[in-house]
Amino acid sequence: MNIKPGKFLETIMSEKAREVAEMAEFSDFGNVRATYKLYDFLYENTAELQIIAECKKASPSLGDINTEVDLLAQAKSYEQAGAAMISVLTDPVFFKGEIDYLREISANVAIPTLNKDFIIDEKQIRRAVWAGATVILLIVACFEGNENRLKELYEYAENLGLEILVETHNQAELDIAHGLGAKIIGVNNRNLKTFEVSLQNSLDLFHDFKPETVYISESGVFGTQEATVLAPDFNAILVGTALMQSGNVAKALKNLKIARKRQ
Ligand SMILES: O=P(O)(O)OC[C@@H](O)[C@@H](O)c1c[nH]c2ccccc12
Repeated sequence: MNIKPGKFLETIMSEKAREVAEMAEFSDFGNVRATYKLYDFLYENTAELQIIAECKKASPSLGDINTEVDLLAQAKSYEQAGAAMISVLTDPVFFKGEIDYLREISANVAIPTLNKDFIIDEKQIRRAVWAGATVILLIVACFEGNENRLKELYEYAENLGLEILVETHNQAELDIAHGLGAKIIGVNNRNLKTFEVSLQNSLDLFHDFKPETVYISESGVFGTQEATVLAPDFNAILVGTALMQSGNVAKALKNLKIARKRQ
């Protein structure tokens, strides 16, 4: 699907509304898959930068990234290489994702999985549990002027036993995430309007971080250089493209898992 510059968020939100309307109901979805709690893991393991490794075949900013890949094998190699969690894109239109990828991966790894999608409805949250997710993403920017709805979905997911990664891009959104009482907060380095990536998004915000919250810097990390910039202030990084394009996941992940103490 083609997107007009600057219109990505609007386009995907209407696409999601359509998807949700057509989505089958997931009523008998069972309990959240038992894994360790991501929050506890990140809170306790602060000596090294932790890696959330993403399964993503394509993206609206890059087009096809790796469409031939066996995502289950990819996920297993992430787990083996020491990733803290696996993020799985489930949006079919812009990311060539599938809910079945998440279901299959979740059934075959022991670590937490994240349902990476633009979640705007309880139906998607029930589907995430059904597919074995242990964490869901809620993007503050999707609820501009409608923070009550964000809070409703946050509480709905929390009551089901899911953990929630609340994604922000700037100070105003970080304030909203803190206001929600989010325990796991992401800062996306990619601007959802222009697709420009700047680690400055992350660096601008850390002065306001709370000691009891864990923080994940998302997007635009390709190697040790970016990881080194983020490591002092972030518990983890979320990495997609670099790992999907790497011929050697174990090596690529090892290069990112660096010590967190200040140099
Ligand atoms: O491929 P990258 O630059 O390593 O980025 C990964 C991840 O942060 C990115 O896929 C992402 C961050 N937030 C999102 C929200 C929806 C879809 C995708 C994303």
